[in-house]
Amino acid sequence: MEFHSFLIKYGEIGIKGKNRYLFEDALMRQIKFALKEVDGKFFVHKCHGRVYVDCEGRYDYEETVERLKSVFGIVGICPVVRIEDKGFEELQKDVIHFIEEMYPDKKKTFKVEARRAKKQYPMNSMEINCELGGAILDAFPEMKVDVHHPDIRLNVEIREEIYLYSEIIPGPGGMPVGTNGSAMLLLSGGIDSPVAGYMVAKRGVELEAVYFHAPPYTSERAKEKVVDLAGIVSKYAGPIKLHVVNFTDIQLYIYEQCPHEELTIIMRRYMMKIAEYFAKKDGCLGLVTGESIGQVASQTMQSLAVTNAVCTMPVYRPLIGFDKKEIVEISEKIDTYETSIQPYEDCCTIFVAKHPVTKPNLERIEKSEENLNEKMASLFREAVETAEIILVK
Ligand SMILES: Nc1ncnc2c1ncn2[C@@H]1O[C@H](COP(=O)(O)OP(=O)(O)OP(=O)(O)O)[C@@H](O)[C@H]1O
Repeated sequence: MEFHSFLIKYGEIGIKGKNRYLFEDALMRQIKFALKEVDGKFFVHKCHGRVYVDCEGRYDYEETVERLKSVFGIVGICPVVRIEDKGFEELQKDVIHFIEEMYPDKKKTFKVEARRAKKQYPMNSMEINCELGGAILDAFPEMKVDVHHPDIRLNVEIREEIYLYSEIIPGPGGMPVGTNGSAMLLLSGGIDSPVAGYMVAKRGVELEAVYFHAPPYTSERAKEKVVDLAGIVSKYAGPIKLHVVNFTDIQLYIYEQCPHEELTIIMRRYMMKIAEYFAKKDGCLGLVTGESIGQVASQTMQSLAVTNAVCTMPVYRPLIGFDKKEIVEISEKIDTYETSIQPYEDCCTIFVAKHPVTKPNLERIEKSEENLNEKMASLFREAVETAEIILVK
């Protein structure tokens, strides 16, 4: 038996009234985006408060399910067999055929759940449940009815056509991207920041990203790696506008003017400032980083406080309480891990001091930054003006 549609189940808590429209429309937009490269013709629509994906003709079932599993907001994907309404007797035959094929092992309990969207259908839902239940018991005497905890919940939806489904494939949950504003992700080539982006996108936040490189100290290949990572994250998050900023002159200038043990922290503050510049320009509501407490010198509570102090926007750090192992697990699950561990240089590691401060003091750092005069203002301007914009999708 072939599946011709998917019923998309989504968490409905908190999506009453106008929010419901926004939620459903964003969900449909994301589903279309997720399916755009899958073999087949898809029609995504909502009908009677439900979202469906109808598949026309031949399509790649496995790939379709795989892609739908990456759409935030979906809690369940139900593959549907659509049949023509040729009267109740035919429906009974189709239902038996459906059970026959879907469940080779018949030692199961079941429940029929009929729903009539087409109210002029000559039987009501209760009658359909009883009659179909009886027909199934007649056809497969080893099956039993259990209305409370059935193994098989056979859904029969009467519409212009009849929809049969029983399986629910779990979706990723979360909120559809586009329902919660947008944020600027500081995306490095490491393991953490792609995971951070994924997690924020899962809450419905649209992403832009900024990557700082330092040619010729960092290679073109290091940049490609970040573009690849943005590509993987965009499978979940939708298209990502990636800003690639040449950070070399700013880094060299800090190196020249400031104590070397403060380099990393000052550099980090400038990254935040530049990210915030782009974020404000594009109407993002916050910054996102892959930092977690205590991982490295620049991520002690003191360092995070000093980095944070330069930002006027909220900085979201979804990995703040995670161990590396937990972050790696997510990166494997979302498929960024293999790309993240490719060994290319990062601009942060190039000018790093042997003994960076681990407990920086904000006043001292600000004092050191006073050495950076108007030249920094012009380097800053140049960095943002020459940023390369790549639309990753
Ligand atoms: N070159 C860069 N471009 C953009 N953002 C960066 C860059 N380097 C660091 N960041 C941001 O700062 C955060 C902390 O970076 P750091 O190098 O200290 O830690 P990390 O644990 O190696 O993070 P990651 O695994 O994401 O690289 C990153 O998660 C990222 O959000």
